[in-house]
Order: sequence, then C-alpha cells, then structure tokens
Amino acid sequence: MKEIIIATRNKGKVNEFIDFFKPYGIKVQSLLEIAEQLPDVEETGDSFAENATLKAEQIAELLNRPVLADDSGLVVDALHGAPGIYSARYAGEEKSDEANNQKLLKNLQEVPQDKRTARFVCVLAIAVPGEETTLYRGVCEGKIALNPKGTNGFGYDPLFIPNGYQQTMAELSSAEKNQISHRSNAIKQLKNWEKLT
Ligand SMILES: O=P(O)(O)OP(=O)(O)OP(=O)(O)OC[C@H]1O[C@@H](n2cnc3c(O)ncnc32)[C@H](O)[C@@H]1O
Ligand SMILES: [Mg+2]
Repeated sequence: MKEIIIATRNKGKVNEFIDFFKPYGIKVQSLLEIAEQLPDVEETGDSFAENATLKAEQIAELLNRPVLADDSGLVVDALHGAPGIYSARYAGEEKSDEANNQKLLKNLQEVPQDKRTARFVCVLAIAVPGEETTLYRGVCEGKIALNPKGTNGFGYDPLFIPNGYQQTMAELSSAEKNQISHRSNAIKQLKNWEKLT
C-alpha cells in the first residue's frame, strides 16, 4: 500500500488527512506512529509558510524521504491577526484547545457580532530531499461565535462559523468540514502529491 508521511503530532489534522487520501488507497502515517522519539520541530518562523517549510524539511531530512507538513491557524481581524501562527499555544505551551477557546472568547468579549470576522488558514509544504520545497495555501472565511458549540473536529472548530452557515465547524460532520475547510482548500491544489508516496 502506498504511504504518505505527515510531519504532525496533531490527531485532528491526521484524521482529516486520512479521510482525504483514503479514496486514493493511500495510507497516512504521522509522527504519532512512526517517530515518537523524534524531538519536536521548533516553529521559529514568522509565517505559516515558514513554519510549514521547517516542519516538512526537518522531518524529510531525518527520515530521508518525502514528507508533507501542515501549518495552520485562526486569524481574527478584531485581534489584528491573532492568534495566527501562535494558534496552537495561544493560552500556553500545554496546547489546550479548551483554554485557547476560552482565551479567544475573553479577548473578543467587547466585540459585536458583525466585527468578529476571521479566517482559518492552512499552508501545506511538500519537502522532497534534494528538491525545492513546494507550498500550497488554503483559506476558509467565517466569524467567531459568541459561545462554543459542537463536539466534532478540533482546535477552534466550536467557535468558528464558516460563511454561509449557521452552525459552527464543530457542529458540521467531518464530511461537511472537509468540503469547505482551509485544509481541504489547500489539499485540492496539491498537484504533485504522488511524489509523497
Ligand atoms: O505542528 P503540528 O504538530 O502539526 O500540530 P499543531 O497542533 O501544533 O499545529 P500548528 O502548529 O499548525 O497549529 C495549528 C493550530 O491552529 C488551530 N487549527 C488549525 N486547523 C484547525 C482546524 O481545522 N480546526 C480548528 N482549529 C484549527 C488549532 O488550534 C491548531 O492547534
Ligand atoms: Mg505546531
């Protein structure tokens, strides 16, 4: 069976990649299964693109094989783009989704509904040893809810209402999320993913 390695330890992302590649008969492996002992790649870049590149290139070099990485996050207009590239650790290094959502709601307490516009951004990097890394960017526009709702997905999904919807991303099924998400919009642009297998 063909196999793709994704340089991530985020189970929510991994589940979405499994769904995307299943129809092609491709197995998805992440650092959770194959490289538990590897140190975390430090996300020292100042953009999604830089961090996706760091993760893909460092793991590709360590494993000496092609690797896909995903750097993503939530960009909130009323917070001048925060949490942005710091989305995973917005409320601290322990990376708690619950704490991140509470902090976001608190920081938007005074912000009325029509000013709560935001977008999810995902940058994918394909690193192949000896080749130039390629990048793909996907976006999903929406707004931040007044209260968390729903239990599907991960991260900020309970607070994110995609444009054209009344429900949060966490109230949508995974199939519905995967049609409109930033991650799916980036994946749909991958023309050279067969290089990864
Ligand atoms: O770096 P890796 O190991 O891939 O895992 P991570 O969780 O640290 O991933 P990022 O550095 O890319 O940070 C992304 C954060 O943005 C948020 N996020 C990204 N995609 C999301 C999605 O589809 N739904 C909800 N929140 C999302 C969520 O808080 C993630 O932890
Ligand atoms: Mg990370």
